[in-house]
Amino acid sequence: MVKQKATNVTWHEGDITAEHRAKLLGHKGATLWFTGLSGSGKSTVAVELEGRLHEMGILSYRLDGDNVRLGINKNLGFSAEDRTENIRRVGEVAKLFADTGVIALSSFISPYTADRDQVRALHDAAGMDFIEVFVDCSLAAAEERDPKGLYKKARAGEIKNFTGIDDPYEAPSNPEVHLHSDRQTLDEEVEEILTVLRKRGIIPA
Ligand SMILES: Nc1ncnc2c1ncn2[C@@H]1O[C@H](COP(=O)(O)OS(=O)(=O)O)[C@@H](OP(=O)(O)O)[C@H]1O
Ligand SMILES: Nc1ncnc2c1ncn2[C@@H]1O[C@H](COP(=O)(O)OP(=O)(O)O)[C@@H](O)[C@H]1O
Repeated sequence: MVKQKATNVTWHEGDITAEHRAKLLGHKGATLWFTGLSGSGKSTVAVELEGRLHEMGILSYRLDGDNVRLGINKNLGFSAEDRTENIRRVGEVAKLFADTGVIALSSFISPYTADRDQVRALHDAAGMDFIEVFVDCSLAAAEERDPKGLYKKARAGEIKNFTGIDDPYEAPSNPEVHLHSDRQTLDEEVEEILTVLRKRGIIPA
């Protein structure tokens, strides 16, 4: 848990609330948190879902591990501490998007349960929807796909602390959505998520 450093700071309340913004947009904001091994399909599912939501007139925005690490988090690596800080910052950013009324599609390995739970708690405290989507895929299948050739490098010892090889991945125990990307189709995965969004009243039925 990061300690509050600055003192004498107070939250400044505005007049326009998340409800006002939801009315303006015609749907609520939320954070969808995709977690899973590298190559499990987090980004692929998020991109497909983003397209479907766009067609439906629903505003979403993707936050993706690689992209964020080229920008706001360019000073972070892959130590346990840096991964925790990565997820903490991205959790705060996702919450800002969700509060704006956007559906934040956050795709990060986020290997530690405690870090994901912190982001969940952040949303819960603000009464905001947090939907954990476990993109479950066997290591063998992810390694077989190896879309960026990273597993090959990790096996060759060219990348250290690679998740699933020589760094841990703690699977979610009770995710809102549990996909099996090594035996479901992309369409099935997207439909499963859309169903949950409809059931929760985040997007129109
Ligand atoms: N050591 C190591 N372990 C895991 N992943 C690595 C590593 N080095 C580089 N990469 C690339 O970085 C992407 C993962 O970044 P994340 O921000 O999602 O990681 S984390 O949530 O902080 O654990 C990950 O992207 P995805 O494959 O999309 O998951 C990799 O492309
Ligand atoms: N059912 C599926 N769901 C998601 N991705 C799949 C599926 N079947 C095959 N794939 C492939 O697996 C790879 C997943 O890569 P990517 O989305 O970059 O994973 P991640 O973001 O988790 O690292 C892509 O090449 C994608 O086409």
